[in-house]
Amino acid sequence: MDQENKERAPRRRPATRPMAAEPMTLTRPVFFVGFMGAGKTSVARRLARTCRVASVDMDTYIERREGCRVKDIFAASGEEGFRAIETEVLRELGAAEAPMLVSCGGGVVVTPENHGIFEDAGFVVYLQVTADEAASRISDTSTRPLFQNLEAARARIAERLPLYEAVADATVDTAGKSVPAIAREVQRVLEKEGILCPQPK
Ligand SMILES: Nc1ncnc2c1ncn2[C@@H]1O[C@H](COP(=O)(O)OP(=O)(O)O)[C@@H](O)[C@H]1O
Ligand SMILES: O=C(O)C1=C[C@@H](OP(=O)(O)O)[C@@H](O)[C@H](O)C1
Ligand SMILES: [Mg+2]
Repeated sequence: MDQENKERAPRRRPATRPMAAEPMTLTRPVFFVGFMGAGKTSVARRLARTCRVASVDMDTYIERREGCRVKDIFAASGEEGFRAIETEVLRELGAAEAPMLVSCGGGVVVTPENHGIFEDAGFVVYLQVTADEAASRISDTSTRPLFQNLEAARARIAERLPLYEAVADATVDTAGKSVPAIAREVQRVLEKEGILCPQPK
């Protein structure tokens, strides 16, 4: 199984995984941003399961919509082509009638127009990671055309840091933490902000 499929394959539920007794509700869409390997896809998926709210991964959504892999969109249309699709999809998901947890791709912040969509539509959670830790988490970089090597990743992350900080409504450092621990931390933030609430009876 390739890395991409391994990352996206449904995992067997561990016996100890906590489930919310009742489904919860989101008052606004929540966007996860951060560099490749920060855990945006994994954390949003985990939180969606434990709180029983809807989630969508932008890269998966784009792949289904376009009928091809992200890396093939980059190969055929370049980064510019991918960014144009990404903005259309972000706008669509931000305007969805029922708010969702949305895990964005790591480069969503490089398109200035997307900052306005974040501001208008929802709440942005920035998951921090260093290039070194991200590299240690991503065993196969072939599915991420912009994660070529560690040196390039360090330079790219440095360029993007001010952009992540500019859009963030909340920031969570992921260093040395497990996905469930990060998801719990994000849950606490969203509950405190009144974005994640018990469903009205
Ligand atoms: N906190 C973490 N600790 C260890 N591994 C992680 C963590 N978060 C994500 N991973 C792993 O890193 C890889 C990339 O995670 P993913 O959720 O796809 O990140 P992103 O969507 O931010 O690029 C996956 O194999 C995932 O299991
Ligand atoms: O950082 C980037 O520019 C990208 C990140 C990827 O998503 P993840 O951050 O989920 O890996 C994916 O959208 C594409 O390969 C471009
Ligand atoms: Mg992802």
